[in-house]
Amino acid sequence: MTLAAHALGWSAGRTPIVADVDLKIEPGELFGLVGPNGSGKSTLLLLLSGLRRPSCGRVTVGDVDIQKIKRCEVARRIAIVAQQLDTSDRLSVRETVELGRTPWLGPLTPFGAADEEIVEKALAETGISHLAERRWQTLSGGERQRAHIARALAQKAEILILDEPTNHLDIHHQLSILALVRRLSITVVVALHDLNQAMVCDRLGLMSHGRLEAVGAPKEILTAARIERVFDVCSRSIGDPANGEPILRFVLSEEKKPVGD
Ligand SMILES: Nc1ncnc2c1ncn2[C@@H]1O[C@H](COP(=O)(O)OP(=O)(O)OP(=O)(O)O)[C@@H](O)[C@H]1O
Repeated sequence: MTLAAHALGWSAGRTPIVADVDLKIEPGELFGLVGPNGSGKSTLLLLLSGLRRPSCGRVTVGDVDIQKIKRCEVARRIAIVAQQLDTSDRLSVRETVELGRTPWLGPLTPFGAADEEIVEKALAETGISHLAERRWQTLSGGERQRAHIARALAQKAEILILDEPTNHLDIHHQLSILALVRRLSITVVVALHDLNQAMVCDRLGLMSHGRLEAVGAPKEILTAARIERVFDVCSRSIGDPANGEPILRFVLSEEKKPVGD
């Protein structure tokens, strides 16, 4: 299912935070969003998920305006792991992940064996089956992050939106969450700070000052000139001796300048 933004914008009062975003994300695509702190990535993801109403423009899922679809219907199509999510401290991890099934349940379709199986799979895929009975308040930051991702997976939506899913995670869990995201055959939109990790995406969108500055294949987007302009760092692409894959190395721009400049 195609997710698209049309002249999309959101302002806080009179301050534009996201402006003029036109974007079409294809079914099954892994689309990465990169950009400096405060460039509008989280705001754009909230707009794309339908959780935030645009100040101008619109978001469509398939051909339908997301604001015209019932909240429960949107939740069947789009799952989001936003930043700063709240979860009741009284819930166990399993109960939290079970919440992902809510959009699919109703008086005639109560939680059943198939839902249980989906929840078990989501717990296993995120490596937290052993934490299933633990209370939320006893979890570490990284364990909470993985439980949020498990809840979103259990939602079985066609589009998964993840805002910095690897923050809080150790390197093993960062790589396993990225590998999991890569394996999923659904559409994934993911904001990432690590530009090397972003290289695995099918396409990248680069945000700068609330605008989508460029969209394209990672190697086309993450050029040294663009990285310096947008992130104010110098970068160099070196080949991995094992397979020749590009690896980006960074230094602060001022450290490259001759002393006294
Ligand atoms: N409700 C709001 N009211 C005022 N300003 C806001 C609001 N929400 C976001 N902003 C501002 O909009 C800008 C973009 O915020 P956003 O969280 O979308 O950026 P981001 O690219 O996700 O940043 P980060 O990489 O730090 O997570 C920031 O300067 C932020 O302070």
